[in-house]
Amino acid sequence: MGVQIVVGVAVVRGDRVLAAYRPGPEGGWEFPGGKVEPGESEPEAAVRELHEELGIEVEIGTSLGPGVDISDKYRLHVYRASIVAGEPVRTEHSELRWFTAAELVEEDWLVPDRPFVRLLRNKL
Ligand SMILES: Nc1nc2c([nH]c(=O)n2[C@H]2C[C@H](O)[C@@H](COP(=O)(O)OP(=O)(O)OP(=O)(O)O)O2)c(=O)[nH]1
Repeated sequence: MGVQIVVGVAVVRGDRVLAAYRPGPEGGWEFPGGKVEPGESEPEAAVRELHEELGIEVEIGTSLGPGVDISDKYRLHVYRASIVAGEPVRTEHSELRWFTAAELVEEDWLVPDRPFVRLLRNKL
């Protein structure tokens, strides 16, 4: 069995990106999203997860560079996206926040997310 992909979504609106805080001891800022299920493409999983987690409809854009290993089992892929309908509603996360590029602090994010955050800091 291969590695399973976790898809994270960088929802961009104007000059800001949406961040979600994963609660708990292993917590930190992350991109909303989740595991790709069998038979799903990554963009399909991304659309489904954002609907489930935030109640929004998104259009998935380009991939933010190569994947990053989370563990032996999981690898993180991040896509840009924009909101087509709805306003994010917090359900599973402890906080939602829209950050400008200048406000992004890599160390506050889950470790696998940091290279993506660095990319967004340079070009949101
Ligand atoms: N959603 C998300 N998960 C991330 C990111 N960075 C990162 O290391 N992860 C890790 C945390 C979790 O161990 C794993 C994703 O699991 P998840 O619990 O969100 O996936 P899921 O919604 O499909 O949940 P489940 O039903 O399998 O429990 O990936 C990120 O930016 N977004």
